[in-house]
Amino acid sequence: MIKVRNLSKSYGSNKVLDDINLELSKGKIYGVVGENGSGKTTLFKCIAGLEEYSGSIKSEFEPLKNHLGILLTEPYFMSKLTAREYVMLMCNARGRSYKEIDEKNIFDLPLDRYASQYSTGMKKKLAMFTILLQGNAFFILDEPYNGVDIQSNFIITELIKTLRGLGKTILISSHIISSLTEICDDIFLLKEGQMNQSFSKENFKFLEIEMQNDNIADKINLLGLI
Ligand SMILES: Nc1ncnc2c1ncn2[C@@H]1O[C@H](COP(=O)(O)OP(=O)(O)OP(=O)(O)O)[C@@H](O)[C@H]1O
Repeated sequence: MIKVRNLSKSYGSNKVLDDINLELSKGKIYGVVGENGSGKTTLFKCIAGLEEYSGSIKSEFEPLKNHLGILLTEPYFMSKLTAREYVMLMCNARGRSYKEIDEKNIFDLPLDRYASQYSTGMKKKLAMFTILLQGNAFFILDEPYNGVDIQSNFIITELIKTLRGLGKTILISSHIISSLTEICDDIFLLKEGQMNQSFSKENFKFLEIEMQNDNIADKINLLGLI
């Protein structure tokens, strides 16, 4: 169980997260949705310890970051480091074996090329591949489907389901609502810095209604195209 209590985060005078409370159980997939700029990535970075915040995060994993695999929206790779070297480095950091990388290369990545020169989707697949090899207990996946080809999207969905079956905890964001409703056990809505609404599987239809509340036709009319 991972417990987030009263988490708040501001950038200067911009309060992005305002008193977030969350409980994440083993063997569950939790989705986070919200408009662009609503604070999903900020929340993920706070939980991962990549940003300072006020509040507390408690879990049975100590320190949590040593059991966490985070896939960022735009993974960063050092220059002059091949994908193979990156995987080896990241596995070494967790004391994990990196044997049989080629046999396990399910995304067919060119492992001897520089990772920094990979395309957007290839970088995402490399980051995903690496956090899987690390044997993490907790996964944060920030828009894992974005920029990745259709076949790999299918693989990622099946991988996430497999991780849940293995008792892992997964926190995932996506702007493609159907990809979340297909796999999530619960979905949280992040709105105006707060996360007071949570939708369980039986209530996903209400989430979709909530997301469609704005009058799209009125907005398009503002452009004066017609
Ligand atoms: N390093 C930073 N410095 C200042 N402001 C930041 C920083 N990172 C994020 N922000 C601001 O925090 C707010 C939330 O950004 P965040 O990236 O968390 O949103 P998001 O929900 O992940 O958005 P998207 O759906 O577009 O990826 C935005 O107003 C953004 O400009």
